[in-house]
Amino acid sequence: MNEIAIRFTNVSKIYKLYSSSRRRLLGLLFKRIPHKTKKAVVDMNLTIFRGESVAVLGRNGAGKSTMLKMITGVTFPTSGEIEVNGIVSALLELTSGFDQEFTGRENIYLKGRILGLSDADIAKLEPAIVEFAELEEYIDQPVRTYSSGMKARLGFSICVNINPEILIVDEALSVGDRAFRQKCIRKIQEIMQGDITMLFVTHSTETALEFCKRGVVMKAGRIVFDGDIHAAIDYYNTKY
Ligand SMILES: Nc1ncnc2c1ncn2[C@@H]1O[C@H](COP(=O)(O)OP(=O)(O)OP(=O)(O)O)[C@@H](O)[C@H]1O
Repeated sequence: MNEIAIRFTNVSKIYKLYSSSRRRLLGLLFKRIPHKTKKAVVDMNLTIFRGESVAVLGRNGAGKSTMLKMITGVTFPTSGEIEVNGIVSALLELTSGFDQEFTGRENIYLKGRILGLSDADIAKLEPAIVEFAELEEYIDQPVRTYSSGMKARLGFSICVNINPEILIVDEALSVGDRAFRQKCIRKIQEIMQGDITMLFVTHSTETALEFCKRGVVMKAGRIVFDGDIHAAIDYYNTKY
C-alpha cells in the first residue's frame, strides 16, 4: 500500500485583517474587535503519497504559499487537519532560524537541531553542507558578515544536504548567482532520483513539467484541478 506523506483533511485558513496594529494586538486578546476576514485556503482535501512530485499552480493570491506554510508549521489551519509524515525541508525562507552572531558552522548545528537532527548526525553532514555552500573561508565567521547570497547559499545547502524525506520548493527562491542557481537545480534533480516526496510551487509550466508528474491547480483558496501534470497544465492554460 502507498504510504501517505502529506494529507489535508477539510483544511481552511482564514486570516483576520484589522484596520490598525493596535486593533490586531487587541484582536489577539478579544474576539469582538472588528475585523475583516480573508479565506486563503478553503476546505482543502489533498493526499500526497511518498515519492510523488507535485506541482502547485495558481495565480497570485491563490493560496499556494499559505498551503506550504501550513505543511512546514509556519502557520496553522483555522480548521481541519494536516498530517505530515517525514522530515520536511523547505526551500522557502532559507535564512529563517539563523542567529546573526553565530558563525556559519554554529548555524548549521542550530538549524540542524531545529530540524530534529542529533549533533552526531549533523557532524556527519557538516563537510558536505560547507562544501556545497562554497563558504569554506567564511564558515567560521559570524553570519552577520555574510552577504544575503551567502546566507541563502548556506540555508539552501543545509536544506538539501540533511537528507529530507519531503522537499518543499518555492520557485520564487533565488539563491546566489546564476552558476549557483544551476548547481541548486542539479542538486534538486539529484535528490529527486531517490524516494523523496516533492511539492513545488511555480508559475512556470515548463518547470512544473520538468520536475513533476502530478499537478494541483489552486484558485481562490480551492483546488480546482488535481491530476496528471500535462492535464493540469492544460487546465491552467485554457480553463483557469
Ligand atoms: N499573513 C497574512 N495576513 C493576511 N492575509 C494574508 C496573509 N498571508 C496571505 N494572505 C492572503 O491570503 C491570500 C493567499 O495568499 P498566498 O500568499 O497563500 O497566495 P499565493 O498563491 O502563494 O500567491 P503568490 O503567487 O503571489 O505567492 C492572499 O489574498 C493574501 O493576501
